[in-house]
Amino acid sequence: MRPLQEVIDHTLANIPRLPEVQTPLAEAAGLYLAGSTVVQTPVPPFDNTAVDGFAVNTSGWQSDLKPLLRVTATIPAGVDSSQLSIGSEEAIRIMTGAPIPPSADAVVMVEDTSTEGDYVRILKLPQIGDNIRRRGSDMETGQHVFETGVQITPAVRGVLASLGVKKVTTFRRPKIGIISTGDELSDSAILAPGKIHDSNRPALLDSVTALGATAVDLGNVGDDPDEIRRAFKHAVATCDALITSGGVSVGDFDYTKAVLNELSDNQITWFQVAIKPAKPFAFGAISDIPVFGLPGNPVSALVSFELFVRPSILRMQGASQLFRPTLSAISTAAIHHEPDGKLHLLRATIGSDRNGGLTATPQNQQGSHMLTGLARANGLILSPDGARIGPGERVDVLLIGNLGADTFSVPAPVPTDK
Ligand SMILES: Nc1nc2c(c(=O)[nH]1)N[C@H]1C(S)=C(S)[C@@H](COP(=O)(O)OP(=O)(O)OC[C@H]3O[C@@H](n4cnc5c(N)ncnc54)[C@H](O)[C@@H]3O)O[C@H]1N2
Ligand code: MOO
Repeated sequence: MRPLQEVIDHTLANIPRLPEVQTPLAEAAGLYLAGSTVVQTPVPPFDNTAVDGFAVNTSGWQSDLKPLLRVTATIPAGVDSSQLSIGSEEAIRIMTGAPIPPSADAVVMVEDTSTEGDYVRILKLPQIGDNIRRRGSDMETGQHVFETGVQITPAVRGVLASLGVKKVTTFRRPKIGIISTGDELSDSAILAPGKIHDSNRPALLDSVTALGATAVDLGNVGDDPDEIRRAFKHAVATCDALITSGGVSVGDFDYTKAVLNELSDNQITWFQVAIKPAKPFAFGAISDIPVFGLPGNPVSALVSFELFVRPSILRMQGASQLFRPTLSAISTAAIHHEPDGKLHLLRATIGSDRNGGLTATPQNQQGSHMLTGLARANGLILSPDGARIGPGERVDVLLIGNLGADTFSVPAPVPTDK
């Protein structure tokens, strides 16, 4: 058996990044930037007001008086105010986001004024610059905002849109083909005796989609070498990588192995990884297209995806961060397993305790055919070989899902003595 780290390293060392392409921003969701984003025009593009209120020119005001100013104009958002001027006894009504006229040096919010006919009384004297959002205060010309490997999340896309970017240089979105193998698999609603529903393919398709790659459903193939050969050849001719599940162990009808060896000129490595689940794993390339042979057991297939395929697809996409975080948590239960030379990855629920620490509660269903245990888990406890861990002891966990909460708790305000 090979250590987990060694197999991850071997796999990633053989994954090339896909080429750079120009992508319309509207089609770039989930892709990764190639090259840094340099600001061409400042954001905000002009000084503007953060509040609805009155633009004023405080030069010459006396600090002990509440000035009464004549209102000379109104500036809505979206207009050019560069030709307007304000004397120190004047005010201009202005709406949030509207450009500040040149001679204004502060904006007083409506709530701090009272209107008296064509005049406005300033009830609270502003400091110079109050409520003015300066040109370039978010992003200045020449600034590097994002570097290579940053994913285009909704907020990143928002930033790029605010810079007026219409096209971005990204790494190409990979097409990942997914094939299930095994005569027992069925796609029909009613199962014939001995058949089971295919769960790996749907779960793997969604796992790929969640990474921002394009998942290509290449169906099930039976335990027939010709059928397998045809399906694999088609996959490597049309996709950037192939994921198979099943047939990587030692069964009598595991033709997957024979066909992968043949098509790859024996360039596939058949790993026995020192982990449980997901011990068998095959990796190599056919015609330079990476091929991942995942084990058939449903939990094993998804854990294997998590450990080996996920970082590989992220690398193909040019992501700078390939891995999930490993965190320290307090186990809520005893964890005992006999020495077998393997790191055990226990499906667990990771939560937070009242002190802000993390807890890890192992699921009851730990069999590699028990997908419910994984479906309910958001973490994998990395339990060392032969572990004897008591409740309340620390464990390392790989966070594979979200940390959720039923309620949102707002911190109490800090008491002030007045
Ligand atoms: N003699 C040995 N037998 C097994 C060993 C071993 O070391 N020696 N390893 C076991 C482990 S661990 C795993 S994991 C599995 C891996 O087997 P394969 O990758 O060859 O997969 P299959 O035999 O085709 O299937 C295993 C299991 O999973 C079910 N399966 C397969 N594909 C799907 C699918 N798409 N959807 C749902 N379920 C699927 C299949 O019906 C089997 O029950 O080998 C052990 N055996
Ligand atoms: O390693 Mo298998 O992947 O335990 O079920």
